[in-house]
Amino acid sequence: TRSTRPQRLLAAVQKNATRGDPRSVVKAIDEFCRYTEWAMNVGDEKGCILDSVVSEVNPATVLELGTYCGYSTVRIATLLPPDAKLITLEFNPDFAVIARQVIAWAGQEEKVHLVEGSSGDLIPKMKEQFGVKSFDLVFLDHWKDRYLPDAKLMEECGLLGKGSVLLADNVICPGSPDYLDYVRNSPKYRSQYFKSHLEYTKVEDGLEKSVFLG
Ligand SMILES: CCCNc1ncnc2c1ncn2[C@@H]1O[C@H](/C=C/CNC(=O)c2cc(-c3ccc(F)cc3)cc(O)c2O)[C@@H](O)[C@H]1O
Ligand SMILES: [Mg+2]
Repeated sequence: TRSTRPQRLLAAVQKNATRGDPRSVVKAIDEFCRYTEWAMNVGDEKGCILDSVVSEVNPATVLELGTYCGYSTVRIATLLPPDAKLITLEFNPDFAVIARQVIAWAGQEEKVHLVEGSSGDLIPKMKEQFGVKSFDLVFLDHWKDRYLPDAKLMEECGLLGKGSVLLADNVICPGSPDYLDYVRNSPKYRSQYFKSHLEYTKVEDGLEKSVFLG
């Protein structure tokens, strides 16, 4: 039967990227998605904004919601110090299988803990099961209608501390209006919009960076 898009993306990585070289993995995915087959990775333009926020926060613990093929997982992991931890949640087992191989090809397995399951089930288990006190950085890139409930769930579970940063992809396209309204108007956050474009296109999109004020 016909291969899936994530399988074709992984094949492009294994064909065009150097094993153990994360930048070549990122480049191979971006070239595949720009010239062969679009896929919903944060991409190169928004990826540079992601990189700058990761570097600025210099997080010890990161949570990513929605691994997909592991593109942003690799971008983030590459910027983390060796003792930092990146937990990424993915509930589609077929995507998780691909992401594990992309992360391995990039040589980032040590820093990445890919957990299969839904954020709604796993977020409440972060403290007890993964020994997480709080997340320094959360990258939201899963179903757009889950950004708000999951942000509130992380607050309720005490997973956000003073200064914790939420960085959300796609706040314009496809958009997450209820989340945007919440973080921009809640006294608990200081929010900032980084204007960019939908990955590999000229369509407007952007990232919203929201600092939890405690
Ligand atoms: C109820 C489940 C919520 N909790 C969840 N927990 C764990 N993983 C979850 C997840 N939701 C979704 N996922 C996973 O995240 C990924 C989903 C991402 C959704 N992203 C998008 O829809 C998206 C869509 C676009 C897009 C933009 C324009 C367009 F024309 C078409 C698509 C661009 C993007 O950058 C996107 O991120 C998948 O791997 C999915 O299996
Ligand atoms: Mg996205």
